[in-house]
Amino acid sequence: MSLEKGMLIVLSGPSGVGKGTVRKAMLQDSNIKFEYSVSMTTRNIRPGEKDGVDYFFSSKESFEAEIANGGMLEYAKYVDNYYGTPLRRVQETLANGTDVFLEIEVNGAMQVREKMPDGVFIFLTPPDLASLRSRITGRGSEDQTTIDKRMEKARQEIKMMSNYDYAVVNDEVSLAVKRIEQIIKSEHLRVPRVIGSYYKMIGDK
Ligand SMILES: Nc1nc2c(ncn2[C@@H]2O[C@H](COP(=O)(O)OP(=O)(O)O)[C@@H](O)[C@H]2O)c(=O)[nH]1
Ligand SMILES: Nc1ncnc2c1ncn2[C@@H]1O[C@H](COP(=O)(O)OP(=O)(O)O)[C@@H](O)[C@H]1O
Repeated sequence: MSLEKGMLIVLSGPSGVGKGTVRKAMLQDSNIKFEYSVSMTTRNIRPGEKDGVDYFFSSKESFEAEIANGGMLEYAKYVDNYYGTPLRRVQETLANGTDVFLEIEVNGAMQVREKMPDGVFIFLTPPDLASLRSRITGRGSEDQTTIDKRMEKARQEIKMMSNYDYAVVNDEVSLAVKRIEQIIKSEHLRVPRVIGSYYKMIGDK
């Protein structure tokens, strides 16, 4: 493992918890530098979204062809649509020494953990389920049936929190941003996990 390599940061959390909001706020903060990995999806484009910026919007056929070609680091089906991380860009950016930020759901995150265990895995959680529902409803991008499906999915996802290195509460956006920035900074300073037994000795003293 080259020391110059960038760090992989994976952020998951239920739909509507504020992942996109927090990530965009972090990108505007000049103290922290990373590249956001633009995912590919088969879901419909929402008003205000841009192809190639928010997602690469694709047909089911092209998405499945990309999977077959080995072009995906991970992918998952989420509420009737495919979502996945194009592999090549992630590899190139990390090799250049830039941190890469993935914003993906839990099944995909666990696939990444298998392949890239040195990544930092963060789960963004709402303070409670009522705030989650009101954030999804307030965004106004989904109908009632989809909101109900996403709330059910959220309950399952929250159970997966313990598989992450960190859980960050998004009560206030500015606080969640600070917490994640703190994690990234301390992970950059961390003793490499490859010398595991030595690392444990320090913790035990
Ligand atoms: N596994 C995986 N999940 C993704 C990817 N991109 C986005 N997602 C997740 O798919 C879920 C639905 O995303 P989206 O339809 O944009 O809804 P939103 O997160 O509520 O705005 C969210 O949990 C995203 O984090 C990806 O490349 N891979
Ligand atoms: N800490 C917060 N407090 C209140 N509302 C929030 C907070 N974080 C995000 N939101 C709002 O919740 C909605 C969903 O946020 P979004 O970033 O789209 O979530 P996600 O990307 O996780 O699906 C948006 O309308 C956003 O403005």
